Amino acid sequence: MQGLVTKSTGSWYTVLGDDESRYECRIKGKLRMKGLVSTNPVAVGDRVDFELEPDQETAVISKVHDRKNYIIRKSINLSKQVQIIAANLDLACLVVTLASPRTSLGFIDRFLVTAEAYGVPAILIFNKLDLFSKEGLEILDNYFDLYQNIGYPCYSVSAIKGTNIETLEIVIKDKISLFSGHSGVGKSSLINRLIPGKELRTGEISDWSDMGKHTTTFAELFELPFGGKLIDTPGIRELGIADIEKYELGHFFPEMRAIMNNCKFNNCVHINEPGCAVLQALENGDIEPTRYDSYQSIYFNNETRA
Ligand SMILES: Nc1nc2c(ncn2[C@@H]2O[C@H](COP(=O)(O)OP(=O)(O)OP(=O)(O)O)[C@@H](O)[C@H]2O)c(=O)[nH]1
Ligand SMILES: [Zn+2]
Repeated sequence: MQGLVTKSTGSWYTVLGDDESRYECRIKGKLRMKGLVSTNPVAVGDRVDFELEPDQETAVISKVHDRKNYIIRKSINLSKQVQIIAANLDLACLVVTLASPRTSLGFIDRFLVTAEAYGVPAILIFNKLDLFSKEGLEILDNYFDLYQNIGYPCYSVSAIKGTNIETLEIVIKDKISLFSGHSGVGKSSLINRLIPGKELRTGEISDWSDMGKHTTTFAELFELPFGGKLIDTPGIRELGIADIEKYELGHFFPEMRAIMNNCKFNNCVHINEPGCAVLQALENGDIEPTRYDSYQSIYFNNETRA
């Protein structure tokens, strides 16, 4: 039978079979994976083939279908190995707030760059709309302009009041969507809204070092009652790491990608080269300074890391 992996806890996987039943599955022997050294051969979001064991209660995964994309993070102890957090995403949703806590533009841009590098379309969801003052709403307008002009759809919602939830439902309907966001932005509250009865634990904003609150680091896939799936990644705030080479970073800023063919040098990295179309666009106001700041920040961070 075929199915979709909804949960992984190390050696056991929960698979939603195409018969709509759930199966607890294991892996036997070696599953062949193309070109990726990962600590987990099977990830949430994977489509798999599996066969029931003689006990008719558990099953064995015999094949993982090719992934259209996946997000990874470095394994904690084996630095060369990676952990696949989730696979086959249709959408990466970043839950953002402008207050309590404020999500920085740098964080948003890093998320978007990573999503581009993984080849996953991204959207921004501004939560806690009910808290926005008049000034806050103006900032929100600016952010909408900034990101929608580049091509990232933006939505504003209130998980607490239930505002604009239907709009969001239409966007994520029938897709596999990953939800990310800083602690305290209301990710769990929003998921509880989208999946009534789910009752994920929500709480007061916790200290990042408060490990007890984030014991689960395994992603989990939930079915949306109106169609589609939602992947929650408790304890994982960022979109993992994509290995981005400096020279290709500009490709992951769509507004730079659109014009960089006009740079004088074809190996231009848009830092200080003469005849750089990106720097020219920045000067003309066609590229937002905050976006270019993020570009530089990622560019130079990568240098110190390498
Ligand atoms: N005013 C307001 N508060 C909200 C809204 N959504 C969530 N909150 C509050 O923000 C706090 C954090 O919400 P959670 O849903 O626990 O946030 P989270 O992003 O899941 O945080 P972690 O569980 O720490 O990852 C809680 O006190 C919520 O009640 C909203 O739309 N408006
Ligand atoms: Zn350039």
